[in-house]
Amino acid sequence: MEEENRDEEVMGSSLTMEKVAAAKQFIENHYRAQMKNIQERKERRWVLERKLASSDVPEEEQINLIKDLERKETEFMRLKRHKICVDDFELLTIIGRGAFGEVRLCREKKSGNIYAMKKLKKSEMLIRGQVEHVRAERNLLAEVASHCIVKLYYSFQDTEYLYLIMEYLPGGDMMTLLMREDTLTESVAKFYIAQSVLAIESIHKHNYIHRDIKPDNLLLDKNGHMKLSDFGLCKPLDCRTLSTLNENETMDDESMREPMDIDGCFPDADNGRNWKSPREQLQHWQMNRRKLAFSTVGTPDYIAPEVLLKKGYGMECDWWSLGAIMYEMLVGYPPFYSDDPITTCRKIVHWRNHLKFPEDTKLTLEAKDLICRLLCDVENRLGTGGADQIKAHPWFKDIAWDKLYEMEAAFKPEVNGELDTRNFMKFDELDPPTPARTGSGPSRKMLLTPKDLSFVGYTYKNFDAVKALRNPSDLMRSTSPKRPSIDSIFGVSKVNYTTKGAAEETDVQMLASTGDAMSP
Ligand SMILES: Nc1ncnc2c1ncn2[C@@H]1O[C@H](COP(=O)(O)OP(=O)(O)OP(=O)(O)O)[C@@H](O)[C@H]1O
Repeated sequence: MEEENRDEEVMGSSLTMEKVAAAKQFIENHYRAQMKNIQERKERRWVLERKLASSDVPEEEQINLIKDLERKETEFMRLKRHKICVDDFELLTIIGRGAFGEVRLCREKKSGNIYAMKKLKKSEMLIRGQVEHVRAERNLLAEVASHCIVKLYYSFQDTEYLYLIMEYLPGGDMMTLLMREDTLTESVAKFYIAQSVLAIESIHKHNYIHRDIKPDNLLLDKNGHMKLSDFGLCKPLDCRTLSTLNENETMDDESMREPMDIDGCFPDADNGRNWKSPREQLQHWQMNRRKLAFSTVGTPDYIAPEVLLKKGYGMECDWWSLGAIMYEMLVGYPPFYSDDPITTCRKIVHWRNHLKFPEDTKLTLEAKDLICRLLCDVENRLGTGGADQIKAHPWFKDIAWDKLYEMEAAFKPEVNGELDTRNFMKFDELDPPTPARTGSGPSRKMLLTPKDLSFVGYTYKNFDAVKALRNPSDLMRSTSPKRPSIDSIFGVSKVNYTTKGAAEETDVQMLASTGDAMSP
């Protein structure tokens, strides 16, 4: 009994210590961010004044433009002070469901802007040890401002869920496109693979590794251009099972070695006893694909061997995934597909014995070569020395890399209005749309629990979300019809409101929201 009391005391005091540490961190970050805000605001004004001074804009207009800037700054401050919560959004159609939650279309009540809301259950994230991954996703989205990466507007949390408010990409995902098309021609595949190269390059430049690049995470905007999403929520397969399988692999490999050379058939989960022709393999893959996508383990088909083996891996693993996607685009199913995910993993780990091209698939030598240069050992893998190695591959010889996002897309999705969800599967509502759990009401006054502490630092607001601003360059557009815009003076936006800056500032915001929860 005494011992139990002592244990409770110890637990209580460590919780108090955690709370004290969080409060200290909150105060420090708050003041640091305030200083930074003031400095950045000054810098923006200084940049604008300098540009105007060296332009021929009449003095009166200059004064008005500076006033415009100050007005936007005030709006931004207001947005930052507002504690955003799920109540600020009208919840519309569900467009995706993953292992940790769902994605749905939503409308911001105040601005009418349409976004995609990804909602993740905190308890699931904790149980599956995904807290760090979800933080990585939020950080990456906030930090990397690139047209190849889905844009994050806000992230926030309530007692049960984490929320990401992202731009809505109405063209659907690559998984759906591939299921509809079976295979793509080389020129269509080249367009998407080239855009993926740019997207992967842009995250690598910020020192992030995706590790889970797959067609489900390649989304299409209304023009058919591709963007990468879903960062950090990787779902590694249980590798304990895999290591048991490794012990028997010599024997298994022997039985799996010869198949393709015979008549273009593939062995399956039972290691050779169940043969499938490429056509059957395709049908089988399509039947299982959605089930795999929505399962909690996900599909391992695109994961690099070094990731599966937990050997230690680097950015090269994303180039492997790209190779597997390219194979699927051109052949119809991924290179190591099998009925059972563990067999797929084994095939990936022993890729040398299992990477085959069906005889009836007519691929150019360049395409085959690129796939083989991506699906190989890390030491020989193209991209290990940077994305330029891949860009220089002969398969891409006719690609104008710097024009890729300006050219017409390979497919233009059918999209009718901003609420159109025709390019997504239909999902049933499992629970009625959740009522708000923060923003107001008693739950906001709850004591901080260890669960909340795990997610301190999640809240984020992007400057682009400032009311009525859909495009960052709008900042530089005049609100008066008669007044010239800064854009029209300089051609492009010159005032620098980096998303990165906003992300750092709003780290304080997320602490502030936890701070509220901490107050008695
Ligand atoms: N910004 C977006 N715009 C449009 N659709 C989206 C957006 N984000 C996600 N989706 C849709 O929702 C699906 C699931 O999204 P996502 O992969 O991010 O969720 P998840 O819960 O992390 O899933 P996973 O199990 O793959 O980790 C995507 O495949 C896509 O169809």
